[in-house]
Amino acid sequence: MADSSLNPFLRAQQAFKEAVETLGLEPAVYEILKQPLRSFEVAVPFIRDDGTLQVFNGYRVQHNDALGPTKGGLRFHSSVTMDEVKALAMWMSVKCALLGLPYGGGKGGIACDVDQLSESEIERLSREYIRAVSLVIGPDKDIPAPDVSTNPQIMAWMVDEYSRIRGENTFGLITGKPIVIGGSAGRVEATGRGLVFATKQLAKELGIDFAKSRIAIQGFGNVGSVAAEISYDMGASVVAVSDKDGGLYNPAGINIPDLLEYKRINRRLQGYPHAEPISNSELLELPVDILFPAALENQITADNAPNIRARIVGEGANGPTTPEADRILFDKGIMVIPDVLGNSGGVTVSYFEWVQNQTRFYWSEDEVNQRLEEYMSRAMAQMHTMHERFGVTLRKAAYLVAVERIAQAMRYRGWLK
Ligand SMILES: NC(=O)c1ccc[n+]([C@@H]2O[C@H](COP(=O)([O-])OP(=O)(O)OC[C@H]3O[C@@H](n4cnc5c(N)ncnc54)[C@H](O)[C@@H]3O)[C@@H](O)[C@H]2O)c1
Repeated sequence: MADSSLNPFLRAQQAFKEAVETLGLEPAVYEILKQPLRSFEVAVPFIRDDGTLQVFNGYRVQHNDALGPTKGGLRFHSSVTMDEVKALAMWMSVKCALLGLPYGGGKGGIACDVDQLSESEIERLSREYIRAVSLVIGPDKDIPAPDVSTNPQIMAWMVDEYSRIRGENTFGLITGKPIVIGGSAGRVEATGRGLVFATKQLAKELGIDFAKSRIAIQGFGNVGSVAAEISYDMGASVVAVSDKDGGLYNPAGINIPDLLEYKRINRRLQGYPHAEPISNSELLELPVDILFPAALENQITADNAPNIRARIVGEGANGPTTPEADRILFDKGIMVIPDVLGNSGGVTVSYFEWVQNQTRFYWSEDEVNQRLEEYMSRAMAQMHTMHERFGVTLRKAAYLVAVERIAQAMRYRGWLK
């Protein structure tokens, strides 16, 4: 028998099964959710720079579209498999439903090593992928976005190819585009910003004043540095930050704009004069109110979870807490904002991008941020209510909110009888 702890698809199935059972829903809900409605495997032939033809395997999976068209990123990576894409599409269904977005979950990718391809090869491959899946994607069917090793330039080539096929500009096909061709203000910062908004809401529910809280952040990239800057702007004291080479600690709080300027000039955090060096493992165990793991998976484990002193762990990274550590933190009364909510600011602003494309009316960054806060706070509050109702972790509560919403849509649509 397959080991369900190793296969991401089997793990996703198990999470849906538990949610359906906890909510006491009809078994038909699980029967529909346990596999994607549609899974496409396509051959993507393209011409290499030396004139030879190469064919890669491409995938697009549409898990469930009861709530609306499917949505999810495209990754270019040699490890992409159908099972991985299916699991990621199921995970997107949870994220979209939890956030109250009018979308189901989708995901796609190409099994390839981008480091072996020139820029013009990546462009031809991206265009050929769109040709291969053009019949099954679209602004009202399935809307891709960037993921691992894909970026706004690739989204631009893809939307251009689709627009050529359709004979009309179809910016709503894909999100994460450059701003000049329909991208949204605030998209780049959305994940870090959303993490802070969700955490602020939970802090409020726990009686913690976010503006007076002490925060440690692991990872100072797109997610971590934005979360640091916004937390600082809100008055919180960011006492420690780190990157892959180590961390910085100042119990009196680090001046984040000053540190960002130091990093811009020196291209590293190390050597910053107004904080002490600290290791990544020490950072995780500091006496703080809030800890943001925003770097890698499996950072909080059964080994260090007993020593975590934060009251809230806000997952910016994907999977930073192992299942054993999750249980330890739950028993200690530490609230973990799961990655499905913690890093969902990106897909939420992707939704705003699509709305702006469909209405041809573009919002200011302030409008984007204000709406992002509304969506993140609402989802956080709903998840917290589920956590209290069923006495489960916030991670399980996230699945409960999402599955209840998808089941309701399927019931109204007559899929369950
Ligand atoms: N960027 C997004 O919109 C987004 C969306 C969803 C999820 N995520 C997840 O958030 C995490 C961070 O993404 P990002 O976009 O900020 O990446 P990034 O590459 O911009 O930054 C990663 C940061 O982590 C640091 N890091 C790497 N190894 C480390 C280690 N061993 N210890 C401590 N720090 C280490 C790097 O030095 C860097 O500062 C990833 O798990 C990613 O999957 C990001």
